[in-house]
Amino acid sequence: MKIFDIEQLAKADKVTIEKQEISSTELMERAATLVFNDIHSKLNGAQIPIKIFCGIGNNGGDGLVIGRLLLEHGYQVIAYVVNYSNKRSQDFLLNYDRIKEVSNNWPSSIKGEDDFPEISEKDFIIDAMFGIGLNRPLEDWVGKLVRHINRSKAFIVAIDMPSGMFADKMPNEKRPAIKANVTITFQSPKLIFFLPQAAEYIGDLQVIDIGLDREYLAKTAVNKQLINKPEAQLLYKPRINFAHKGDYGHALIIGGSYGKIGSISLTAKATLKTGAGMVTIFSPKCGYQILQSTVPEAMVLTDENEETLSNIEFDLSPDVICFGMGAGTSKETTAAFKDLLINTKKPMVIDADGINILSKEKELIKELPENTVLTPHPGELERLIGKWKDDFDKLYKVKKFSKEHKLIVVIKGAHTIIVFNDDLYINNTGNPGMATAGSGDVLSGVITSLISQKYEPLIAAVFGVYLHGKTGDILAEEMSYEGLIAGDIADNIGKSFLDLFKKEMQSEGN
Ligand SMILES: NC(=O)C1=CN([C@@H]2O[C@H](COP(=O)(O)OP(=O)(O)OC[C@H]3O[C@@H](n4cnc5c(N)ncnc54)[C@H](OP(=O)(O)O)[C@@H]3O)[C@@H](O)[C@H]2O)[C@@H](O)CC1
Ligand SMILES: Nc1ncnc2c1ncn2[C@@H]1O[C@H](COP(=O)(O)OP(=O)(O)O)[C@@H](O)[C@H]1O
Ligand SMILES: [K+]
Repeated sequence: MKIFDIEQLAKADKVTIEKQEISSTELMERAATLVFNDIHSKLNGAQIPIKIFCGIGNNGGDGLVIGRLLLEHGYQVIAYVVNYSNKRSQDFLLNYDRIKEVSNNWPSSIKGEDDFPEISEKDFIIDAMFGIGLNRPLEDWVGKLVRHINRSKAFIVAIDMPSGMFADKMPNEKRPAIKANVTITFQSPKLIFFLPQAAEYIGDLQVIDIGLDREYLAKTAVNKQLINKPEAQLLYKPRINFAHKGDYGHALIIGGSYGKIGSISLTAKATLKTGAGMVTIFSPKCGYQILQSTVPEAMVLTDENEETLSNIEFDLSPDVICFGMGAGTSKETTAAFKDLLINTKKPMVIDADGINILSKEKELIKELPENTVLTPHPGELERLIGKWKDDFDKLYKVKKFSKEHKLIVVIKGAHTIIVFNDDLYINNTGNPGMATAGSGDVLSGVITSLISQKYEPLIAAVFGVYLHGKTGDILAEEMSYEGLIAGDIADNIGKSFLDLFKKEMQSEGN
């Protein structure tokens, strides 16, 4: 799914109005009716107090339409108009008149702190103060209203965007925004919804297709994509009936140290389970027996050193090398990694201590082959690129790093983001059950395996992150978030392949 900028969305509204020959009022009615339907289906007529906070632009107009429809269906609604400016939009004014036709209670006006209503935690709040039109800081009293609503602990549904949130700046103490339980957004999610620092403001995200012009949406180029099943299906390469193991490549997994052999065992298992033709593991000597018994399908080569890697020599020609899991960052291991980089130009995936070594020895970064995939978690990323001011600054720095070094960076997290040059691929699978030791090691195996099977490294990263998260989602339903461990993900990657083309009973939500 494309992620559009707000300028592109505003343009899409305009184009839709022209091409579908509808008025902006009708488009608003369509969008707000879809939101109403959603809320109505969940509340199911429940007589809970609903308070709608409307701005004076089109987001406020949406709020008034939703309010009118709720009143018409017998709900208890109080609408407030937050008078933060004198410039009312036409569709706001029109819907202001319409809501008066169905209620004797005129929306009451909030002009300052004295007008703030009491909000109980049993209230149901609809936040329609600002949408994508917010373009400057909130006035002091409006910020106080936002905090007042947040403090109430009431259930909050934000329309299009949580009010106070800019599409390109993180909210914070000084820049307050509504902390919604649910955000119902129109047509396209906004990038900020997927960044960790915005999570507490967005709550559960719902994207509603309001029927904006298909042609405009299809033709408009974006550099941000949300990866769901439809996108992942397009990446899959079917297997050939007459294939032999050589067709699916030979992956070399290098890492491990005394006490951390489990990490490469997980990576190797995941590499095999994702479909690589052959896997060889290179580990310190102490890993030999463990690896031969935990992953008998893999071949094992060992370093002359017992406990850490010191000299990585092998007499084979792998299609891809994955380095770093559990390797440590000792002097000998760093020297061995350096030699490996200088002597091979195979496609590479670098994880964990591989990234930590690069962070300490920055000059090694230039030795990485083009399109190498790095898979840092936030701590590893910070060591690699330095601190960031906020998540937008993080993306800016990672894009710069990717362009400068021609590398693919997989920023792991709840929504893992794959960065290549200026392009972002945001993953929409995975769950908190995957916050468990070793699940990152499994991910490196999945990506390595796909590269071994001749997927382009960027595709391997995007598709691999999707499959890894999807496996976690399937397993969480079977065994709970708590019961899920990394080995389960490695063992069951096949389920995410099966799921790719399984017919859904209902279309997939977001
Ligand atoms: N277009 C369509 O057909 C559809 C649109 N839809 C809905 O419209 C929403 C966008 O509506 P919108 O453009 O009217 O902006 P909105 O977010 O309501 O803000 C209102 C105005 O406030 C102003 N302002 C900004 N910052 C401010 C501040 N700090 N303090 C005070 N004032 C401030 C600024 O005006 P300015 O004063 O800068 O001229 C701004 O325009 C969108 O999110 C969706 O919900 C849907 O119905 C689908 C169909
Ligand atoms: N809350 C979450 N939602 C989705 N995915 C998650 C979540 N928490 C962790 N993950 C995924 O699990 C993996 C954890 O990797 P990492 O932190 O490197 O773990 P480890 O070092 O223990 O292997 C990443 O792929 C990450 O995206
Ligand atoms: K809003």
